[in-house]
Amino acid sequence: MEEFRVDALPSSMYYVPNFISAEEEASILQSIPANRWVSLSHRRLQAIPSRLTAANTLLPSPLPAWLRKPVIERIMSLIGVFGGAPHGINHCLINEYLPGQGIMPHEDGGAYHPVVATVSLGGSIVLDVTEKRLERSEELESARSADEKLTQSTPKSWRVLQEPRSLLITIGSAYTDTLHGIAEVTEDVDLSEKTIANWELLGDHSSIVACGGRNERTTRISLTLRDVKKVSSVGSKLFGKART
Ligand SMILES: O=C(O)CCC(=O)C(=O)O
Ligand SMILES: [Fe+2]
Repeated sequence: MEEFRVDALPSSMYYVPNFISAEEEASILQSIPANRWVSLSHRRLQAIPSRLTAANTLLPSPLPAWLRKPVIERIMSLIGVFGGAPHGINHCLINEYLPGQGIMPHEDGGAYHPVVATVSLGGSIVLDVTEKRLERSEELESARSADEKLTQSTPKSWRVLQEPRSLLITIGSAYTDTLHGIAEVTEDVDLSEKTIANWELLGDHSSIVACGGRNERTTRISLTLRDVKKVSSVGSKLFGKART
């Protein structure tokens, strides 16, 4: 996995281009249920097997074969990635973004084990990753020098280009200490070696360079695969799995 690490970011993000083939991508796109989308004002989404309850609990159910093979099996075979996750991958959020759509900067929070695997399908998109502003007590704040305050005032940020068929893994402080979001634009501009954190790892720089550093957005669908920490035992009994 080390060859796929995005060095520019706080540890750790890994970017694997061409994680799935074009045939596998087409097959997954065909398998996504057409009648389960929930429309939000800026995108639509669906959750497999279901959305979490109000208490962030999963009613467990086996994931469908089209998600298990090849995507989940292949991710689980990456040494160490989901090794510490109590349930492995038990949940998949599917987000669809049309050109001009995005997602506000946010963190995924405590409902999930702090490892996220994102598979991108369809179009390319830039993920903006921003250092979280750490909350400081007033006492600590007043003890800091003017210089320190100045350097701390601008949170660091990075741009990660997610190509179709790629896998992005977010772990550790990249999960806990940053926010991620996608701008609501119809094209991503100023894409270059200087501005894109995973430039060296991209599967295809040449088409971006040929377009003058621009990526015109087309429909992108992402699979966000995670381990929901709280699993309902009622559901577990139903499916005959003694997991907590
Ligand atoms: O679509 C993506 O890559 C990001 C989705 C996301 O951040 C989320 O659903 O929490
Ligand atoms: Fe997220």
